[in-house]
Amino acid sequence: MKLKALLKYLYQYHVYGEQNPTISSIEMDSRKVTKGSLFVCIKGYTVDGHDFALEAINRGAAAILAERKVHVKDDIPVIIVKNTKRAMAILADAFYGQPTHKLHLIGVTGTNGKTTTTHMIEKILKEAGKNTGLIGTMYIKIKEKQYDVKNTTPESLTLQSMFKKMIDENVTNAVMEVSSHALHMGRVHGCDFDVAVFTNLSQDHLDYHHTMDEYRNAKGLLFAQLGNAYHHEKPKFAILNGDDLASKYYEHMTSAHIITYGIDAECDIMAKNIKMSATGTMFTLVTPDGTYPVQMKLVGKFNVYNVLAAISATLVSGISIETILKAVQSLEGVRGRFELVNEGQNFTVIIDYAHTPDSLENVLKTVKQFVDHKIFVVIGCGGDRDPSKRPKMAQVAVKYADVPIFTSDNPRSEDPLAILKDMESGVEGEYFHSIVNREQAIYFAIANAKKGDCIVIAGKGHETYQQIGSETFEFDDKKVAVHAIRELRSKHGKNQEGK
Ligand SMILES: CC(=O)N[C@H]1[C@@H](OP(=O)(O)OP(=O)(O)OC[C@H]2O[C@@H](n3ccc(=O)[nH]c3=O)[C@H](O)[C@@H]2O)O[C@H](CO)[C@@H](O)[C@@H]1O[C@H](C)C(=O)N[C@@H](C)C(=O)N[C@H](CCC(=O)O)C(=O)O
Ligand SMILES: Nc1ncnc2c1ncn2[C@@H]1O[C@H](COP(=O)(O)OP(=O)(O)OP(=O)(O)O)[C@@H](O)[C@H]1O
Ligand SMILES: N[C@H](CCC[C@H](N)C(=O)O)C(=O)O
Ligand SMILES: [Mg+2]
Repeated sequence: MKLKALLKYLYQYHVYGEQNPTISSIEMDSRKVTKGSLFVCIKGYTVDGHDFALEAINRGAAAILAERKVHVKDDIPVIIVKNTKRAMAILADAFYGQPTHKLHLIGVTGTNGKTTTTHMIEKILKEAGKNTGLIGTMYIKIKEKQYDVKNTTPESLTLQSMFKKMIDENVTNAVMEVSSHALHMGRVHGCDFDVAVFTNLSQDHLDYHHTMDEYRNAKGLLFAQLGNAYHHEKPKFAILNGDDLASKYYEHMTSAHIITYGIDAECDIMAKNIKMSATGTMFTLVTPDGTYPVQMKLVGKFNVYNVLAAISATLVSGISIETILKAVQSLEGVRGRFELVNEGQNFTVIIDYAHTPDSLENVLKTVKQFVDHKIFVVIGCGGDRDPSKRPKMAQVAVKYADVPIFTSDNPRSEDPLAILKDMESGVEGEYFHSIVNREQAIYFAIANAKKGDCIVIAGKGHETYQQIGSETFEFDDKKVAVHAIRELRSKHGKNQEGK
């Protein structure tokens, strides 16, 4: 695509330089620039991309997009805009041929349950025979092929290029997690969402959003961005959790059709007569078109909410209720979400990604419903993340677990002992253990669990690494738990039936 053709998509800009090169790619990282790239200078949180303009030119960049004049050689065009991130999203959408206009796109936002709900939606769409794409915390998936990701919602460049790839591979339906960071930073500008889903709102990310109001408003952008015009061929839907107060606010933010789901409040789509056991959940699904019995293997009230959200989103996407119910019946859990570790031991071990006070409470409450013996929880809090959630997570752990064990999550640039102190400050005078080394904390729990007890290892779920300082080590809660069970069994004969 020629530079001048691309620039037609921008509104206010100034160009220095006369050339009109063919743009072969758009890059925001100088290290990825190749011959003919348009390099976008982004002022980041750690470094300023403007400082890499010359490096980009040396690697063959054909043009530079910047917020201020940068020193470049020859007469390489430099385009100046007010906000390069915003302009990049517009250009990425244009460069890749506006792929989301050709896809049915469902976006899921909310503090907890995004990964779980998007996987449920993907499963239902597959059951309906659709070619699917999925973008989220664990990976980007195009049909069956997975690609690694750094963020839950990637930058606009990655996003739009992956949507283009989906189109090239005949994907018709895509579902993605939309984080509050992404909404606030404009990573999803240019995405033409058809359905926007809200799971729930509780405390997280206050390091970034400062207040709960700001955090709630950031999520609201997804609903505000649904478009203001009604097209009967491409209707837009907001799927809102009627049991969460924030939904009232989102109702006002969107002009899309609103479908509510819930358990307690009167909603369009409801779950009634919920019956839970340790091995599954049954309920009556109430929809405007009829009631249906539902049976699923997943446990926990929170998963009823997730499945109601998934059912609502796929119903408005034109999937038949029969197909939806068939898919729901065979839903398996997502890796690292309430995942059981079964090595034949005589106590239960659950790996879970709960890393907020609310999700930890949900998981521990669910466990408490089914476990008569002691509950252990191994929990840490991430470094360089909202410090005010640390004492609250510790309080939840102490409230629900008989043996709370505080440890490290991903300390990142922070002192692991200082993070533990923040947690401990919420539960002074209470009973708990603090073991800074996560492996030792897991071993301690497994060494002390008795027949019938339950250990919840929370916070890292599917993660296979631990980031301490600037180093990233291999670390997988599940593998560590399996090792511990096997090692303690071979050493002491522990964990066998009766011991
Ligand atoms: C605070 C934040 O969001 N940071 C994001 C940001 O990084 P940054 O601002 O530090 O970037 P930077 O390193 O300063 O670089 C600035 C620019 O210089 C460029 N550069 C840099 C070095 C170089 O040699 N050449 C070069 O061109 C970079 O490519 C970039 O364009 O831009 C990066 C690239 O897109 C993101 O990966 C990164 O997310 C980091 C990893 C992060 O932790 N983000 C979290 C807070 C986040 O976004 N989380 C949400 C929600 C999670 C959830 O609840 O599910 C998410 O969506 O993941
Ligand atoms: N609807 C829900 N309400 C509250 N807690 C939930 C809900 N669904 C899942 N959880 C809990 O939150 C954890 C994370 O779930 P999930 O990965 O689906 O959320 P997420 O919103 O994608 O998180 P992230 O912000 O990290 O992307 C789960 O392991 C579970 O403990
Ligand atoms: N998406 C969340 C994940 C937190 C997971 C936890 N293990 C941590 O590293 O803090 C975040 O980036 O805040
Ligand atoms: Mg997620």
